[in-house]
Amino acid sequence: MKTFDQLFAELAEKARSRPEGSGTVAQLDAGVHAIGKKIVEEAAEVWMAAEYESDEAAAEEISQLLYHLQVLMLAKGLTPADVYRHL
Ligand SMILES: N=c1c2ncn([C@@H]3O[C@H](COP(=O)(O)OP(=O)(O)OP(=O)(O)O)[C@@H](O)[C@H]3O)c2ncn1[C@@H]1O[C@H](COP(=O)(O)O)[C@@H](O)[C@H]1O
Repeated sequence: MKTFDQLFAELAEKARSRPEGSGTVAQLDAGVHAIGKKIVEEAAEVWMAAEYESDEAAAEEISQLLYHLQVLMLAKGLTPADVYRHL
């Protein structure tokens, strides 16, 4: 289990070191357009899980959406602090 900030630190390190086999590196190489499409797809899965599936399934889909949002943040050079100041 990890927090939002812990996952972001892990992904930032992946982006820096570019380990072989990292899905995050592949997503970053695919670019903002592809990451954006993935976010829309994951958001729809969150909606469907919340409406028609279990709380556990909804939580899992939400975690995947958060992951893809973080990948987009990295692709854009945004940090959690950039986001938190709008909350
Ligand atoms: N938390 C996640 C995470 N959540 C979602 N995903 C990705 O998002 C996809 C969502 O899957 P779907 O259920 O939508 O299935 P899918 O549409 O068939 O997925 P793809 O075809 O896009 O692979 C997963 O296949 C993963 O590729 C994640 N990928 C990685 N992480 C974590 O990120 C860290 C770094 O991962 P790597 O960069 O792969 O080393 C690790 O701690 C991972 O646990």
